Amino acid sequence: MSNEVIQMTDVSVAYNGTPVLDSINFSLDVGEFCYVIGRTGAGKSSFLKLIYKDVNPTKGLVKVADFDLSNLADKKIPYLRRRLGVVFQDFQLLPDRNVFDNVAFALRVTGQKKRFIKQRVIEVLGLVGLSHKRKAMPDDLSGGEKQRVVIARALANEPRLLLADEPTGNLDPEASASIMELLHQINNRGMSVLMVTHDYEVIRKFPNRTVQIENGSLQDIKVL
Ligand SMILES: Nc1ncnc2c1ncn2[C@@H]1O[C@H](COP(=O)(O)OP(=O)(O)OP(=O)(O)O)[C@@H](O)[C@H]1O
Repeated sequence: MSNEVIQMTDVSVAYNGTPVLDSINFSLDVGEFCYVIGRTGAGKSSFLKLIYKDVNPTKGLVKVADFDLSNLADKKIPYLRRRLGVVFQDFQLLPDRNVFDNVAFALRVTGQKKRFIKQRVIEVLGLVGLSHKRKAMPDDLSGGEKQRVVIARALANEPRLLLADEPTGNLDPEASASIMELLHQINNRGMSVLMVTHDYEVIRKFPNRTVQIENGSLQDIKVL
């Protein structure tokens, strides 16, 4: 296994001939935490989409969790995505199932045994501090608690990499800080984390490697 969970070499993305990312190079080490920032429309979502092969580069190489995405047939994409835990705004909880079932759902679709599922759901809910809410319905949770369930669900399959798109976007400062603490705690246990944010305050409070996407290029920056 390689020491890098993401490797992009000379990667470009264009939509209908309009370039969005231009010959970018990026790598994320196993166990690394990295923020991605950039203005609206800069290409952050396109960058994430490259990683889960929702977008193909017009040129360059993308490797994720030991998959070479240029050679990955469409029918194999689910295997890649199973190695990724995603915390996205548009990937919400199922409103008609309780917390336990929302997390278990992620495991049932991969065909795990019932006993294993129960054990693993209890474990990840414990990790995010929500064991006591396992029977609650999503509508009865606070925004921060919902986000914890989404994180638990993302972790259920023991992914190689956690992708988070604005995970603190809709939260008040206190809930936001507690989600950031949780993400760092998960990272300290060895999980690689790539997190898109607009919020410089979050980066200042929880400093880590930061890359900026601007005018089609990607570079490491220091946020002071
Ligand atoms: N499927 C598509 N077809 C055509 N253009 C697209 C497509 N997806 C994105 N774009 C364009 O590519 C550019 C980058 O979009 P992208 O969503 O990657 O930016 P972003 O940094 O994630 O923006 P935001 O912060 O607003 O989510 C934008 O100009 C957008 O309009």
